Amino acid sequence: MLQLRLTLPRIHGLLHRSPSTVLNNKQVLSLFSGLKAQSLAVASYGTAVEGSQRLFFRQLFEGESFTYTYLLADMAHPDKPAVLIDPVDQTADRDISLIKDLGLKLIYAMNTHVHADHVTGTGIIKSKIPGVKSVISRASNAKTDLLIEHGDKVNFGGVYLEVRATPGHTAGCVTYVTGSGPCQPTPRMAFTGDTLLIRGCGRTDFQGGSAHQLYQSVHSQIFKLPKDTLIYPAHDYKGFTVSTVREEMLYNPRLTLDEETFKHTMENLNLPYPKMIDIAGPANMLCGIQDVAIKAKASAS
Ligand SMILES: N[C@@H](CCC(=O)N[C@@H](CSS)C(=O)NCC(=O)O)C(=O)O
Repeated sequence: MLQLRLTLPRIHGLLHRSPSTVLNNKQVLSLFSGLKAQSLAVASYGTAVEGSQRLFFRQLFEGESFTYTYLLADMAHPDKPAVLIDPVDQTADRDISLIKDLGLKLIYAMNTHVHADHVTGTGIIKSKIPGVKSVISRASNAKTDLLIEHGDKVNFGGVYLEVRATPGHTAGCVTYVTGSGPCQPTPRMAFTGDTLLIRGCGRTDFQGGSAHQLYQSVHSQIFKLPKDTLIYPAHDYKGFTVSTVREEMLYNPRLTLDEETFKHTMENLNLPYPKMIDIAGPANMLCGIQDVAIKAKASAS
């Protein structure tokens, strides 16, 4: 959008000269080739976030587990370093080809928590893109390349994600929030995993879940962010794609309740266990390390 806004005044200026002004062929060609180049720049940089021209951002979807994966990259850095949040094994190859098409250098495959409904894509990605490190919180007790904690910063080029501990859906849940300050995208973006969903929240009935913790996490760590912060959850079951802190503070049917009513609501959701839990739980405790271990074992024998 920003690119086009820069272009339109130029077109306007050229087209609204005095009536006697006639554009020659060269001027017309330059006008439209400039427009084409700038439109392509927008397209290849993905969804433009206002004031965030250096940030590439793409929301990706996996339809069986209704999971969102997020790809972010610093396009202003010569290497185009990138991170992928909550990849799914089923769509790992899709994500890898996108990363290759765009010439990005993936450095981190990150998880917001140990997922129970799908196997993380970090194992496949690590085996197909050398040098990528898997990332998860220390509090999740999972094995990974890089353990992160509340307050850590995950840098990719000149952009960073701030780690906020948001336990409640699982004990190790974190929310990754884009940084604040010069060169960081505005508005901020919060990748909330299953802690805060759009008009909902993660269940709290297994994996060390706690309705009290989830309520406190959302109110103290997410609702304290600037109101225009964009909320990008790990799942949506209704077709929503994005929300804001302001919207969820006003309209989230669970998190607008007082804590006691919230706890009662969460105790009575009566949701069936995720179909994949027995496979996904143990696999995700290895956070992608298992593929590397299997490969090492295979090449040794
Ligand atoms: N039916 C799905 C699992 C649906 C589910 O339980 N979703 C979780 C997040 S994935 S563990 C959740 O917290 N849902 C909250 C809600 O209110 O729906 C399956 O079998 O995989």
